Amino acid sequence: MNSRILHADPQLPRTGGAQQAQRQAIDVAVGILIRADGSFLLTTRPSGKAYAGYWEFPGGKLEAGETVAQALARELNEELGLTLEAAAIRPWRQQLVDYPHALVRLHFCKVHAWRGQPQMREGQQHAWQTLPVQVAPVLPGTIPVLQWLQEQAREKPPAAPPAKPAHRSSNNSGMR
Ligand SMILES: Nc1nc2c([nH]c(=O)n2[C@H]2C[C@H](O)[C@@H](COP(=O)(O)OP(=O)(O)OP(=O)(O)O)O2)c(=O)[nH]1
Repeated sequence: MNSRILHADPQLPRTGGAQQAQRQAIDVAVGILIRADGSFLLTTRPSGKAYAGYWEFPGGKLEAGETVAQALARELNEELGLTLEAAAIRPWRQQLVDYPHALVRLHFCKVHAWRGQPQMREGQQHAWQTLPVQVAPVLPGTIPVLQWLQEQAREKPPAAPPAKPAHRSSNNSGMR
């Protein structure tokens, strides 16, 4: 868990005034959907929401009584029409972000398997991206994730393609 708070747009007033430094964090479940080729899904925030048009990973706030995995499965179904199994949701990292509109605790989860094709049910844009991402602007609370993914890629480069099979003489073919 990253215990440091990220202060987004610190020059802007916080909702409710300065005493809101004590405000309660809102838990948010966020999915990093990763395809077999390593690309991951980013979507834009719908109009009418804070930071509309900024790119983020899909997800949303936990409802009362929900776990992070339950909230993520619900949000990705509502927003994108995808079906996620709990076993495919891998909690990864957390980040606390102090936005002008809210204090949020982001629960980032990696997801490598789902059913369905993403449908943008809230009029969002979407893009499958690799690093460095080609979309902008990226939501402040999402930028650290791109850095973490970059660090991981440096530590653990993608596996090399399999070596070409050694030449076999024809009289070996079919033998086990
Ligand atoms: N989904 C998502 N939210 C993020 C990311 N990074 C980040 O700072 N956030 C913040 C933005 C918002 O303050 C909060 C998500 O709240 P939201 O309002 O979009 O959630 P929601 O879909 O449940 O919205 P609603 O019920 O208010 O309509 O988390 C990210 O990568 N994905």
